[in-house]
Amino acid sequence: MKFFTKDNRSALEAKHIAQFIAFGPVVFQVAKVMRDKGILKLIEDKTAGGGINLQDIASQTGIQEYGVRVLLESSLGIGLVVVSEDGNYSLTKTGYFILHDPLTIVNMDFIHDVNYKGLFHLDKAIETGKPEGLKELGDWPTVYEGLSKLPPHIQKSWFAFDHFFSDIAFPEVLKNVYKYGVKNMLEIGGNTGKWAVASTSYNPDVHITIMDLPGQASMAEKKVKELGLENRVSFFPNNVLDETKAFPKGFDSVWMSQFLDCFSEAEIVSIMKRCGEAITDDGYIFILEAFWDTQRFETAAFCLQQTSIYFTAVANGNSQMYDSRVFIKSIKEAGFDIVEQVDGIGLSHTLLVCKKVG
Ligand SMILES: C[S@@+](CC[C@H](N)C(=O)[O-])C[C@H]1O[C@@H](n2cnc3c(N)ncnc32)[C@H](O)[C@@H]1O
Repeated sequence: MKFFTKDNRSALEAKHIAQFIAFGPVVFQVAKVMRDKGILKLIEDKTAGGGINLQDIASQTGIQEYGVRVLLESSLGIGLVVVSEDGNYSLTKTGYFILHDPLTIVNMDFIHDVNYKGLFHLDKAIETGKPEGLKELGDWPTVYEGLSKLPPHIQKSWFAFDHFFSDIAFPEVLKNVYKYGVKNMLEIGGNTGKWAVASTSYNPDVHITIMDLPGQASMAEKKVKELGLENRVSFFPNNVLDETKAFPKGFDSVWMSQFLDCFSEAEIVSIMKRCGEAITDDGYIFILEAFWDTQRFETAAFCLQQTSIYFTAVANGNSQMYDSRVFIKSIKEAGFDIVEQVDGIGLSHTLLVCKKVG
């Protein structure tokens, strides 16, 4: 393991980070308000010219001086801005990332809109193994039943977060998948149909059957119809947690992207076994996942480790962004060998190519 094996921090650094944790929600909300109220942007625009003072920020944003003052002072401690002797504020590199970095923006919006209130129930979720925080969004057994019904701004943040990672990975991974010559693919967790659409334009011969919950399947079906791809993409609405409903059969491959992380280890074994029945004996299962232990950068591992808590508190109560060793154990338990593993796809993904044992 590249990271997380040694405690390299001095006592002073450790105490500082402990305060970041203790004041975590304050730090988060201040950074978000500084971004959303346009204060960071205004300071950025004035930074090259030597910065901008509190009164000018207040008058140019229309926010009362008291509000600007507490936000600015908090932001100094957080490290979003610095101040000169004569009281002019300039943007720091951290402030720049809060304002412009796409990864930071999707993470911040996802945590705020989808998770912030639900996280308050994490302790209960850990006790019960249920997504106790989901009630803050709606009354569903898992977030996935509610996806198509979420309030628009929350749905937007959920999809932006989900698609941010797969949109970067898909163009890169198409060649790794279709070099295996597969033509009749079952895609489980097809969501809004992005993989199916990308596949049909990459490979003129492939037919995709999307299996997803009815709400998502109908969203994807609408998109596929708009694009005139009805002959290339079919649908099989299904809840894979209902073990009484068999998967359709006769495929040469199954594709699952950012899907199996929505399930517990026992559920992964059960889904994989049914995938095995859906494909021919020499068929392939392609799995695209982000594992925290295979990351090149510690920050990427950190993001995945923290994303796990969304699954615990809000999504379903029993899944996570996995350690690849835990995940691969379940794949093998279901009766598969990994015939190829490609790390470093897109921002953080690994492709696992699996075949039935023997
Ligand atoms: C995290 S999204 C991944 C979407 C897409 N494959 C991607 O890579 O961007 C997980 C998908 O799995 C679907 N899903 C979750 N639980 C499911 C279940 N029990 N049965 C069928 N689909 C499910 C969700 O509706 C969602 O479309």
